[in-house]
Amino acid sequence: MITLRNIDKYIDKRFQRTFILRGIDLDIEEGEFVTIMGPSGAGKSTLLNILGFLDDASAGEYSFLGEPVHNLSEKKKSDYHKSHIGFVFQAYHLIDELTVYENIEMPLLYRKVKGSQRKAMVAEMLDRFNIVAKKDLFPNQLSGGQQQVVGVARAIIGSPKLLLADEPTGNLHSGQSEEIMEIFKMLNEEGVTIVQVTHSEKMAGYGNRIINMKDGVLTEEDPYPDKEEAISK
Ligand SMILES: Nc1ncnc2c1ncn2[C@@H]1O[C@H](COP(=O)(O)OP(=O)(O)OP(=O)(O)O)[C@@H](O)[C@H]1O
Repeated sequence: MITLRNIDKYIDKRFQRTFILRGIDLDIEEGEFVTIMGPSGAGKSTLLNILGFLDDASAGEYSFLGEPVHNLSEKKKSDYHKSHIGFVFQAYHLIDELTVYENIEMPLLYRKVKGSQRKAMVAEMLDRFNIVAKKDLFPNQLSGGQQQVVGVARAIIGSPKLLLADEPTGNLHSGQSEEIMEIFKMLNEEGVTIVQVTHSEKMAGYGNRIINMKDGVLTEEDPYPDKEEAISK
């Protein structure tokens, strides 16, 4: 699904080039649940943003579903993002002025899905995540965990092939975190490919592959030694 070859990301300032990512080679198959781990400043969010077409690499090759993305126009990249990617943020990024219903509906408006179909799709999400009773509330009337459930519902309403999540449980307490990870697990079992960034080994244990990063390079990979053990920790 994803192939990265020799990806660099750098910032040029005056006569100095600062590398954020350097020589990243990575392959991700459809159906994987990958976790990226590493210390603060390692470049994890930058890598995730490149995978999700929210940022461009400075050099190297990125193919997504067999298509060389590094050659695509901005418009085509934005279309790719909208039709194939769901993105979940640590700080939820819900729109404060919109209700739960309207937040979840938002990606469908961008995609120009018809009214009656939108209604049915949002109703299905509300039902699926047990938040029907919350549909007319605003984000600030929800707990953090509930806001993130809405964030996930919004990310997947368009049936993305790839779900990217940047520390999705970073602001949540453990019960809420586990609820979000159970949702991810269920989505992955339904075939959604997931790449998440987390600092938590326990959350990493829900996935099936760990990629470690440090100072902008991939350092090592652990197929997680014992997933069940990590979850029960
Ligand atoms: N636009 C930018 N200009 C300059 N430096 C940047 C820019 N974006 C990111 N960086 C730097 O690149 C490095 C990697 O940032 P990134 O946010 O990808 O790290 P991270 O691994 O996700 O960290 P954290 O775990 O703290 O979120 C950091 O040192 C950051 O300061």
